[in-house]
Amino acid sequence: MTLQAFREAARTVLDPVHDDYVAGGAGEERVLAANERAFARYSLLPRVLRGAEARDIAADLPGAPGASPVVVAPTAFHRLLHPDGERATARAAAAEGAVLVTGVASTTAVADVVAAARETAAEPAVWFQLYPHPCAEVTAALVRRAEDAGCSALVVTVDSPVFGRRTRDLRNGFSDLPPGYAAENMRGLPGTPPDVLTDIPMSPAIGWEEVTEILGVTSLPVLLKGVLHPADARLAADRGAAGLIVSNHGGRQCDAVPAAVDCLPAVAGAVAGRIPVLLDGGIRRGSDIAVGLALGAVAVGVGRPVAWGLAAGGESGVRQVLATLCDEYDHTLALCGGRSNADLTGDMVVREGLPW
Ligand SMILES: Cc1cc2nc3c(=O)[nH]c(=O)nc-3n(C[C@H](O)[C@H](O)[C@H](O)COP(=O)(O)O)c2cc1C
Ligand SMILES: O=C(O)C(=O)c1ccccc1
Repeated sequence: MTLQAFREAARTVLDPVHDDYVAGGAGEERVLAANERAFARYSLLPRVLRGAEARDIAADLPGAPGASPVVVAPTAFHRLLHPDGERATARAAAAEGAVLVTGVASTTAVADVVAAARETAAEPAVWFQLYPHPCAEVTAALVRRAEDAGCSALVVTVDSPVFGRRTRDLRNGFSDLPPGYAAENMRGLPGTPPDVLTDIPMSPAIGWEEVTEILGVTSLPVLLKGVLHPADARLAADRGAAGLIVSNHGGRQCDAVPAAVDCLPAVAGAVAGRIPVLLDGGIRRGSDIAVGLALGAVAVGVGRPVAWGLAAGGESGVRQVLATLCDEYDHTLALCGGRSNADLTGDMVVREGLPW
């Protein structure tokens, strides 16, 4: 079974409008396509005869030592995809030892998400993703909510000063959660009316001060998600970020940026090991993970495949997606003569049209 099977299965069960919401990207979906296509331009150059019998693919991540190298990227509104929603995703991620990045756009409150994760693992790692709110008091209240729930890191998404123009959603008129669903983590925040729980404010005014403010109200590690430029990567490390996620939001924000994996080497080079770098966007098979790790990522995030697994099979579907990716990656690692993630080095990746 490959992840493509889950994509097809999701299509058969989802409302076509919701299917489009998950699958779609911004503009002409150039970046959406580029993310996946980019991996086809990279090849792995294995080392041989290195004794790869006992392998360990665990990754040490902020607030998540010994985690799976596959992280569940934050995706909104899981209850639209399956009645068990984020609880199912949380149980599956915990069972597979994967970090779950839940967030402000969850249709289940963060405390309930963490409680569900604890049903299948003693110490699950759940990170909380947020957009810096125009009002610092609201951001601080959200951060406190995540801390109280037991999250072990924060992820601040910095690629969304404004919401992307998603062509399929505009065509379908999909802009709001249907009645009966809410972004539960917004409930009761200062200044948030109880009947407007679908509106997650983003602010084009945010800058590094907002990141510094968040660092000042929490002792949790703070990762920045959506960094593509190496200069921003250096700034992030200088300002105290605990990690970076190289991401173009799965092609859902600016439709003119490079494929995420193509931005990874420069970002990893810019931070030079000072802070861990993760990659998301277009990861669909184990060899994509191997390429990402060889190019300098410590782990990769997956968004849509998890959503499709959830839609197709609830908790078990998500478990199968995560397990399939890890099995394929472990197999690739063996074929490359590696015993651990660190055995995959930059010299073992060849990019089409370029010398090593
Ligand atoms: C349906 C959907 C909802 C998303 N919601 C969020 C979100 O609330 N916050 C965020 O930072 N990223 C969000 N993302 C982006 C993902 O975290 C991730 O960057 C992206 O999905 C990775 O690409 P992939 O889907 O090819 O794996 C969303 C992506 C999708 C597909
Ligand atoms: O759909 C998205 O990609 C996304 O990031 C988001 C953010 C806030 C609310 C809903 C979706």
